[in-house]
Amino acid sequence: CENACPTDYDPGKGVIVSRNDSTLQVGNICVRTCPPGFQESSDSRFCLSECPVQVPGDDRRRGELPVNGICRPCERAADCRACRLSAAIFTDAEADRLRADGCPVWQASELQPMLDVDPQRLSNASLQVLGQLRYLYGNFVVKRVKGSLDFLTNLTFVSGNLGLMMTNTPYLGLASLQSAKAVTLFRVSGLCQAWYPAERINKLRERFEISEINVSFDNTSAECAKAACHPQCTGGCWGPGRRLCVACLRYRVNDSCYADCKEAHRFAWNATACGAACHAECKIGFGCSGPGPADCVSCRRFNESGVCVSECSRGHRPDSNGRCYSVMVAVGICLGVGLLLLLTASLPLAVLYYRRRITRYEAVDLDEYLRDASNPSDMVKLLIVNDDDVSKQRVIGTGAFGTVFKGMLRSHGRELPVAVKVLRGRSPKLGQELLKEAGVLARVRHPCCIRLVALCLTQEPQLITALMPRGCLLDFV
Ligand SMILES: Nc1ncnc2c1ncn2[C@@H]1O[C@H](COP(=O)(O)OP(=O)(O)OP(=O)(O)O)[C@@H](O)[C@H]1O
Repeated sequence: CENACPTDYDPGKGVIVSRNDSTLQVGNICVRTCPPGFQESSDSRFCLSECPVQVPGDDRRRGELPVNGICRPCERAADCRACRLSAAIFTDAEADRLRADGCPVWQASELQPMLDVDPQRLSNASLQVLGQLRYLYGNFVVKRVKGSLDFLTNLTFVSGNLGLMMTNTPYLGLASLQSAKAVTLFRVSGLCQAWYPAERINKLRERFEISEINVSFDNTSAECAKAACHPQCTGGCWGPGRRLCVACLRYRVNDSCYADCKEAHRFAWNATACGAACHAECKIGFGCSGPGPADCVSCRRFNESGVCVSECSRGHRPDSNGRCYSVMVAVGICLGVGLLLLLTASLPLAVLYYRRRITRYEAVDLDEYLRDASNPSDMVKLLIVNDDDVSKQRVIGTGAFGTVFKGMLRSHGRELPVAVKVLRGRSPKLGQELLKEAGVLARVRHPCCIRLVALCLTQEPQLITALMPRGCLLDFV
């Protein structure tokens, strides 16, 4: 007799390994395959009733979890954090204790290796804690459920027997179950046919024993009449929703089935798998092109220069569409637009004012004006006007004494086209000379002489004569 199964030392790996032809050790005996309820150790030497669990505070050795009967190291320490149950019957007090630890692996009490659950005696909060359970070392009995078995949807592994008893439920919800020693359904009623994946259950029968005793379906309830698998399920389902599919039609993300990656808040990786999660600031359901905050199709809260942010940076404010804008730039734009609006609004007013000013004067023909003896056009009634009454438009000539402008004279409510000669120099003598010249000019009335119309004695004296629209006679000689 040997007290260990034959092994060899592998000098390459520096470890003891089983011989190829050797067997696995269970207690004092050697077997070729582990008996039900046991897992093959990761070094293929032993059959273990429990895979090594993660020891809190010791990260040198990763805990292991049973996968298809073999203990495999966990990718993340949190996945194989284990808690030991203090009693066989699950109570609210036990749930409170486990809630704080957040363990996905539960080890039943060694003396009574049983997790006995009566949901009717548990609070909803305790049922949520039960829903965290993924791996149970021990037996699991659930009884007297009336309604949903949603707390079983994460259950992946039971080292012992799983029993559902005296239960009335429309669906079993065992979407994650991979392994158990045996499953017994006893007096389970009210099941909906559409939510009972017979094909999948038959597949599971190849791995472990499934007994159905007094299992009945409800063909009359309104719930079962409407029962159907989620459109993204294929191969049936264990209940309603994308979480309870047997398999997914397109993408599986976090144990749920999705039509595309954006629905799953992931970026599209390839035709069969989604990439990592979109950034937390991306809007749910709109997808992203990568994991960063600049890769979101749409932002959950605010968008600052194409990057999704939880709040706009200093000096920026969000608009009604959640886009952050620079307050300085906005103020500049507002002032510009305001000014433009002001100008646009004042333009018609200015035009109106100008027109009213213009229409105060009646445009008259100069010849008629001069022919009218009542008009002040001789020296006796020489028209003396203000600067405001004369508007100069453009230069039409220059002489020895000044510059001549084409212009308009407003007088007695009328507007006359005139030539305005602005004299150079500002001496009082000039004013007197001007008056003298004006006196002469005002008396001259001849078709070949230009009539003096008015005099403007401002700082720059101006002689205002009738405008000859065709210009200087000399140009035609
Ligand atoms: N009433 C008018 N209508 C049209 N054009 C005019 C009129 N008065 C003067 N001009 C133009 O202005 C130019 C200069 O006129 P201005 O009276 O200054 O000439 P001037 O008699 O040669 O100068 P000055 O009297 O100072 O010696 C003229 O050659 C003519 O083209």
